[in-house]
Amino acid sequence: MAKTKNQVLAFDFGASSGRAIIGYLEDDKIKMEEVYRFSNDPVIVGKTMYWDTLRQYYEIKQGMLKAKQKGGFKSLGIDTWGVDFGLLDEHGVLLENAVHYRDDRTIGMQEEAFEKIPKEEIYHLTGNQFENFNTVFQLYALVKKRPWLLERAETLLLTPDLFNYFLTGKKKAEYTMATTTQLMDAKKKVWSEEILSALQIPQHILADIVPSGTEIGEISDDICEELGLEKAKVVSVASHDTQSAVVAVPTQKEDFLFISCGTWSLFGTELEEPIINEDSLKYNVSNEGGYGETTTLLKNIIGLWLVQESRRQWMREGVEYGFGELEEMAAKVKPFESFIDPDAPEFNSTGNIPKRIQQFCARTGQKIPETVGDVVCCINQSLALKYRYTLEQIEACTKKKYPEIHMIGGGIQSALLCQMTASANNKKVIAGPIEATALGNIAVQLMALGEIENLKRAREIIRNSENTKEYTPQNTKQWEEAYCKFKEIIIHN
Ligand SMILES: C[C@H](O)[C@H](O)[C@@H](O)C(=O)CO
Repeated sequence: MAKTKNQVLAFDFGASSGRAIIGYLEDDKIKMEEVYRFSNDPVIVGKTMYWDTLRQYYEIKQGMLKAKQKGGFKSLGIDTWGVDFGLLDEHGVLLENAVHYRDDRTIGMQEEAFEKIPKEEIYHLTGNQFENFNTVFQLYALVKKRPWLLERAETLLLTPDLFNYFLTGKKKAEYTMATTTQLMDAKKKVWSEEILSALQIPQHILADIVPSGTEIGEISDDICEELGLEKAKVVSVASHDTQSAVVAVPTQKEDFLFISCGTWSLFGTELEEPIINEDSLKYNVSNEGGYGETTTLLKNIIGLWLVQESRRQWMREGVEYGFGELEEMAAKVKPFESFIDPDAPEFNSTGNIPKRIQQFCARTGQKIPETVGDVVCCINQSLALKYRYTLEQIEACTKKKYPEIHMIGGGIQSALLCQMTASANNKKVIAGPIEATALGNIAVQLMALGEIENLKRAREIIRNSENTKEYTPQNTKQWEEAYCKFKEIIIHN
């Protein structure tokens, strides 16, 4: 097969870093090359935690320049974490930097919102899990605390849509990203007037929703001139990073389980229609939109944020550990000594996570993890067991059993976590690809350019393109005992 020249450029923004990756199709494989990597650091001003929005846009321009040096690109696509947004005034000017989803402004907002519209009604309309950081509660915090900002706002654009606007001048809301807001009617696939009016959130600021894979426009003449670029398309990929990763699950099966493993762990399955019922509400399971208007039934689990933030704490204390080093130290200690609920509220915000883990263990009458290895082992085994806990909830909602788990994303570089996940869930784990999100971003662009027919074909090509590693369950009897202890802690915490 002739070498195609349809090179595309993917920007994948994670909560702690971002990458620019060029990709193209060759001999039935997607070939990728990372051309630029940059950190993505929140900035605290006063009591507010902001994203450095203009810096993030600067990094996009740097990435485009790097890609130009590598032969240029026919189109680009941007994916980011969910829920966060920028507000534009009537002149299309950004009113302020986007606020970070870990900012405290949403604390207590759920309870206040439920006085205006019942929790059950919000869930039955959106099918989204309840999390403080959901866009609906960020906006309700503005309604309550900074109404003047909303009055000045003409348009709200979620993070990838904001950058697409900066590049093309077009204001659109990509479907998968819109479904992270808890403002969208999951069945009608439109903004929910019921929720918006109940919470006095102005509907006019929300942009029109477009399907993933939509060509938003072309990079503006000004930017092409500024950077010396050829014209290129801007494609609204499955711009919620989790959904780009799900595109890249290397399976041909209809029913499959995945864990997208990074700062967050997103554990779920792909469906044709949302599951919104008493069970899914009870378990606070989320229905998020996927590529091709599929539904991804998933739960957020605080993932390797616990290791990332602990590592930052140890750096503040003067010792910089590599992730590989932390893994080795954790693998050397005696397992099953202590467990945490990774999603306990005290682990959500930045700060001294190792100390909070020790306090959690003390409070629950467990052995206190003393060493760095103890802490990282406690985190990994607790994550693996929280995956098990979540698996049972997903299976209860779908009424299906799954023989294996696909683990994808940067977090699978932790062989310890992958092995513990296989053993704790007593299921085979198929780990890979690592760069699932970027691969999914590139695959959607190649589908938009007509290079790949559909999602099924994209997954087949991705399976040909990337190696996976399998982990089989070990010591399952010990893990069963550990799971009983873990459930006790969760239930009584
Ligand atoms: C807030 C999280 O970013 C979001 O829920 C999650 O889905 C995500 O986007 C992880 O990157």
